[in-house]
Amino acid sequence: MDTVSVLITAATDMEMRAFIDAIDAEGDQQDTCRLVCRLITGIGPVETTLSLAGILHKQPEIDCVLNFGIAGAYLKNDSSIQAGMLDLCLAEQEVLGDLGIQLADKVEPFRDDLPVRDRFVLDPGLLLTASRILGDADIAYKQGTFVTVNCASGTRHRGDQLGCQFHGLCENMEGAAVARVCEAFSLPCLEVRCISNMVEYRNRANWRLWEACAEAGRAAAVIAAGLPAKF
Ligand SMILES: O=C(O)c1cccc(C(=O)CC[C@H]2O[C@@H](n3cnc4c(=O)[nH]cnc43)[C@H](O)[C@@H]2O)c1
Repeated sequence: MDTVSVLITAATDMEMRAFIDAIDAEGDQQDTCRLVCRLITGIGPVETTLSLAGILHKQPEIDCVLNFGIAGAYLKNDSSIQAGMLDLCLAEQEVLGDLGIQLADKVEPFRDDLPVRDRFVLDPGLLLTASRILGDADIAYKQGTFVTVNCASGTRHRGDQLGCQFHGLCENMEGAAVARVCEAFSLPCLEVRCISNMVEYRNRANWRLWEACAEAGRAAAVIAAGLPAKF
């Protein structure tokens, strides 16, 4: 029988705990065609790159990576799709939103003769498979561009700026790093996040961290359990 070996990644223990709880709640639905291992990457692109590259180097049997977690939704994004609190979102692409030169109202890319990789398309086949799995489970989701930042946006001004510049649905701090490392290892990668906060003037009282972790963990568990051996 064909087997698929899935690496589940999340930035924090809180997010990973929600995945484990969701798997436990669903009972043991694992079959012999699916092997799941887990990695807590740490917060931010640098820790994520280091930890993910390390495990993929040591475990060449991994076939794909499912990255999940929480995210902040842009209130203004110049696209037709708007994510709201606790919405589930799938990434079509990831951009490195603060790699460049910060001007008053935009992040200016470097000159053409200083090329940088700042945009990564996630695996379309895996994205379609995940969409079907969520659809079959009656779990609603949105999909679009995710923006990865080193420095989380703590003002509405910066959020509007990044959302509009990149037509971004939401921002996070690890996704582009996961996508870049997977590309280097020629592995398909999927990213699913649940909105824990709107990107506005920082106010922790408005955040719904625990519920967002629970929803993201549940979606990751449903997708992991539904992945076929070939996609
Ligand atoms: O204490 C704060 O003000 C604060 C501001 C932004 C983010 C945090 C976090 O603890 C979350 C970092 C963690 O969660 C993801 N995440 C969730 N919301 C956002 C966001 O609005 N901007 C960037 N990242 C976000 C991120 O992937 C990190 O893993 C605390």
